[in-house]
Amino acid sequence: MIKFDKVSKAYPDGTVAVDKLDLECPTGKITALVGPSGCGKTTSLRMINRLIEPTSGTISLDGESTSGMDPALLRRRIGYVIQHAGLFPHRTIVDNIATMPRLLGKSKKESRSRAMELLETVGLAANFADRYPWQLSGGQQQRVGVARALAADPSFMLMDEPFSAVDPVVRGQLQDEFLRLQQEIGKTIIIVTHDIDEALKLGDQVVVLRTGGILAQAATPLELLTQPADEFVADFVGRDRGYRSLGFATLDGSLPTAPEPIAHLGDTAESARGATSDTWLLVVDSGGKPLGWVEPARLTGIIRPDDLNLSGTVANSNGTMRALLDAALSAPSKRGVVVDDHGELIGTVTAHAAVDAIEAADLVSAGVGAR
Ligand SMILES: Nc1ncnc2c1ncn2[C@@H]1O[C@H](COP(=O)(O)OP(=O)(O)OP(=O)(O)O)[C@@H](O)[C@H]1O
Repeated sequence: MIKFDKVSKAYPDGTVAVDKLDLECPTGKITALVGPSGCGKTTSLRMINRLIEPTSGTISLDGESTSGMDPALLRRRIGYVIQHAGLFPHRTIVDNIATMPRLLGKSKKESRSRAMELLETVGLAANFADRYPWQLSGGQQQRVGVARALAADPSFMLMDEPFSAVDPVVRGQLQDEFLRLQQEIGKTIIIVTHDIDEALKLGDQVVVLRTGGILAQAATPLELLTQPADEFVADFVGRDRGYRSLGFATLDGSLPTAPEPIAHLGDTAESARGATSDTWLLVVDSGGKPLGWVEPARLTGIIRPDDLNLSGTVANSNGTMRALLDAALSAPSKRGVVVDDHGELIGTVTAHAAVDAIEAADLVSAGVGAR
């Protein structure tokens, strides 16, 4: 655990960047630090690895105060990833990643083989190893930055706006990969971001700071959306809070799914018309996976792929309430398709039934993170 105990930082010019911060960042979890520009996020992060010294208060790692530790040794226990990756421009990718193992006295061969493993871990092909940073895209450089931070197998990782220098699509991919990676590595991570959606997506715990480095609220994403501590947090979390909170509430399996008539590609128009009295009929493949909807009345021959209406999204029965509602609203039949973990059809749910399930779940008083 990383713990802040009444930690303050006043810069020599008198700016109070962080003010008596009390915070616990749990072991093996991601804490996302978020807040408006200049609220002290970076200062808070850099006090952990002592790139900035606190003016007062104590920061401890697993119960041990950092103030008595040798800063160089402390930094070896903590991976650090910054915006734009901060790679050494004149070193190859593999040498960049191997920096820490080399510093720790590992042989060149051992360090290289560890670096090659990590390259794969972060989703880069082996042929990137001997390239230089300028030969990589921004997103690829960020991956290398993460690999480099992981090279010494630190228990703690500090990440300062690690995904903000890339376009939104790549950012989304990097975030997804990062969450997958964290499932495997289970590090204690603090990530700084100014983007509340990124904080809500990545954080097990989201910490909102206000200007002057004052803690506004530390909570799970669902709590933050359903129970903002005050107007500042409510404004910062933003619009559509109620709807967005559904993205953090999982379905409990007791969904009121109704059985849905089905057809298959190649079925005749007559059999399709006989299968349902409704305007829309769901088509599944031979494994029971939904493919799309057809209108039996408009079929002229057998059901072909071109006949399928693909507008409906599909909700997993273990997915989120947001996905369920979206499935219901996006289906042309207005019946949301629900599948199991293998993607096979369980049944359908109307928007009405989805809202009933949401109301029954009582998100506000549940108030616990779904992840
Ligand atoms: N070396 C310094 N000397 C004086 N003031 C500083 C120094 N570094 C930062 N500050 C001030 O401390 C406050 C907090 O800065 P910090 O960089 O921690 O904020 P931040 O939340 O990370 O901001 P951003 O999101 O814009 O990166 C700001 O008012 C900033 O101007």
